[in-house]
Amino acid sequence: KNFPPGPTPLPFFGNLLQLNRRNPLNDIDRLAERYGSIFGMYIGMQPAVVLSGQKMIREALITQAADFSGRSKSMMVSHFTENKGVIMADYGQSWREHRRFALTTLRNFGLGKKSMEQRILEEVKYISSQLEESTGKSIDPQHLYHQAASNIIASIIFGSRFDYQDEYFQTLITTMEQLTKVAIGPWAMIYEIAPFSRIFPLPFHKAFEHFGKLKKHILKVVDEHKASRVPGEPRDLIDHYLEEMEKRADQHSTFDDSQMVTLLFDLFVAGTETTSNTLRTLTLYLITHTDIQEKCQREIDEVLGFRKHTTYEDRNSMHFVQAVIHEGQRVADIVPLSMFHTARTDTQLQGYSIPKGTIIIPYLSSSLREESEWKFSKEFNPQNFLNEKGEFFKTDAFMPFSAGPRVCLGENLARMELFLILVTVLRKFRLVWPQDAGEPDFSFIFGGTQSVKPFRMNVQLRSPGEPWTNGHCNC
Ligand code: HEM
Repeated sequence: KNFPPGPTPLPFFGNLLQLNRRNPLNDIDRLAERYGSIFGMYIGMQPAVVLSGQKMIREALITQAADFSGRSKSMMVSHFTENKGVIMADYGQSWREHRRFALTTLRNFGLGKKSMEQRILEEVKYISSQLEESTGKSIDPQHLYHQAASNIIASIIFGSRFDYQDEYFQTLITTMEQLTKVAIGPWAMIYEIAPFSRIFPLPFHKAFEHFGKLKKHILKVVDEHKASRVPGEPRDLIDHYLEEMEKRADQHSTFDDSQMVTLLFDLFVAGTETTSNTLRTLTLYLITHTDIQEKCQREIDEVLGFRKHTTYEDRNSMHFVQAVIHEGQRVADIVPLSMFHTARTDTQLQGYSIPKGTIIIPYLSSSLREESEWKFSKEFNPQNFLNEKGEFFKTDAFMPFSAGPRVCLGENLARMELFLILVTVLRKFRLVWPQDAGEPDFSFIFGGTQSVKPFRMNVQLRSPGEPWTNGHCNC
């Protein structure tokens, strides 16, 4: 009663059959146009509410945060993670403690001798040398960005990066990819809407197997850390967690080995594809908008001069580059439906009744594309983030990381990665759309994270006439 209006559900399937399974976003746009910024629907038998537009999303996730920051206990991913770690942990003490721990550790001072910035810059060197080996050739940047993003997380969690060809690293990445594929695929949907199907040997059991395999891998590394760590001198996030477990041993602590494994898994999964797909989409726009790429390069040359490296601090002097990165994130629209929240209690939103357990879907794309919020909502245009003086600014409608207490935990890390990688790459290389590649395709493949289709680019070293390559700089 008084549930937000929406399309009529069918028994058992709810509204699932009315949504395109390959990409439901057009259908969601159509429904939002018809029913407004809040509409109700059913995912199987589960009631769900879709929120559109920055005001509606902020109202639920910020103003009524305590009501709408829960997570589902009935999704397949909640079952194999047992709602541990952070991503799938319900709003409560364990989620709060683990989130706070991860945020503190991810801040610069939490990582022992090497700062986060140093760890990212170390990885940037490898990207740079891979690109250098590719000069004069055409490459698909997908693999490179993916490996780089997961290596940065690996360095933070495990204390060291992996060689791009390392077998253990490859297994870890492949298993995660296989797991994500099952967890967001049609079998997960069947698992969720038809609980009786779980007794049959159907492919969704693979997800539990993959997660078990990953857990074993991670626990092995944790055991090595236990044997080699020096108390008081944490090398990485695992050492920090072990110290925290010791400190809390005689309290009623939520910290234990199995929570740690899921937290590590969360950071790895959430921090890899998101960042690498953003870089990929941004790269596609830069190689097809050469004027924008060149303007970035001019600003980078001007600010860095003959300096060896860029630093994250440089972003404050690079208004145009900042605007380009944010515009890249806006059009990349990586997590269009955010992660689903749930209502923690029977509550009200915009005068409608929302029962406890309702799935809350913050439709982040609607805010990133909201016509009233952007000067150029439909095109790639850095002017969306520049004021009349050419200075960088952003508004509340920019929410690729979502909002409220569940806002992306890796936001700062991701922003630092995007800036340091992009500036270093553009400073050294010109990225070019291959002449024989036909028309670029900007359409998206919908998935756990949204991405553009694979594409190739030519890599050229910027000409030696440019000041920093003129023998003065050995970066
Ligand atoms: C461009 C890159 C990224 C984007 C666009 C992004 C976006 C998001 C979004 C939309 C959410 C859902 C928030 C919600 O539930 O309302 C989220 C959650 C999360 N992200 Fe990210 N993310 C990015 C990078 C990262 C990185 C690098 C990490 C790893 C350190 C990370 C870790 C997490 C975690 C742990 C959560 C769950 C937070 C919670 O439930 O409290 N993300 N992210």
